[in-house]
Amino acid sequence: MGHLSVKRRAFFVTGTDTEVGKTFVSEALLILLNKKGLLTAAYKPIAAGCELTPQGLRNEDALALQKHSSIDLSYDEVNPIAFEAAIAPHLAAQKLSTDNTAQLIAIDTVREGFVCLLQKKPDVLIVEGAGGWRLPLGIDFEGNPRYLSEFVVERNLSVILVVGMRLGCLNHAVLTAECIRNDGLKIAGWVANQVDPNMPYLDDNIASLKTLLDVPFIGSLPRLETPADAGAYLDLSVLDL
Ligand SMILES: Nc1ncnc2c1ncn2[C@@H]1O[C@H](COP(=O)(O)OP(=O)(O)OP(=O)(O)O)[C@@H](O)[C@H]1O
Ligand SMILES: C[C@H](N)[C@H](N)CCCCCC(=O)O
Ligand SMILES: [Mg+2]
Repeated sequence: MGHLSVKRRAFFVTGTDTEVGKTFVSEALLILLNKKGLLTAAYKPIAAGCELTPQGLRNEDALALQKHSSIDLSYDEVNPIAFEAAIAPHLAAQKLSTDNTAQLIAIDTVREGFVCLLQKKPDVLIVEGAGGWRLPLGIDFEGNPRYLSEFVVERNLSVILVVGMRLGCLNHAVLTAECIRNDGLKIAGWVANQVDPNMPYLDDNIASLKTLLDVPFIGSLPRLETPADAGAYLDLSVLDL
């Protein structure tokens, strides 16, 4: 399908931490966008925590994103860099190297996979990071730390920030937003995702974040059965599609 009126957009979904709902929100966005008849694709360039199957390493985030991409994508197209261990990816890479020396995750592979997905011309491409904004790729040959965020900056992606609502999230959210802005990027919107089902003063925390972040608010997700139930809570109009 694809509508001529739609600008092709790529969003990078980051979070205040690991396990805050980046995949849950990415799935919810894909489901909503698909319902609007948009062509979608999804990308999880780096995944740590995979099952070894006869087909190769498989990560559950990447499988979920693959399932919700309306464009038919192979697993490797969705997730080109996969590690079995559920640890920081650059450490997983390091553990794999025979001499255990520092190993840099290839940002070129991240770049190439992204270009390959753009060539499929999705209306919207959802890219899920790993961990939080400053996910390390390792140390380069000159001794400099490298980060996944460099790729996001290079491509000038619109960032969606998922805040895992629990005590401590105000600091994490403000620091993350400050860092993204200092990197020169715009935050297209943020989602308050309830990771602590019993967070005291949830609404007050969300109200505080609206002021502190000063970023378009996409919505607040309570604990839900599945991402397919998230539609009523998310306002995509803030994303300028
Ligand atoms: N609003 C929600 N309602 C119910 N379950 C949720 C919600 N948000 C997240 N979850 C569940 O919490 C867990 C962590 O969420 P998710 O996997 O999306 O986090 P993540 O930020 O993508 O983590 P990672 O850094 O490993 O990629 C998952 O089991 C997910 O299904
Ligand atoms: C294994 C986990 N679920 C994620 N895929 C990777 C999280 C990396 C976090 C790195 C860090 O910031 O400490
Ligand atoms: Mg995830």
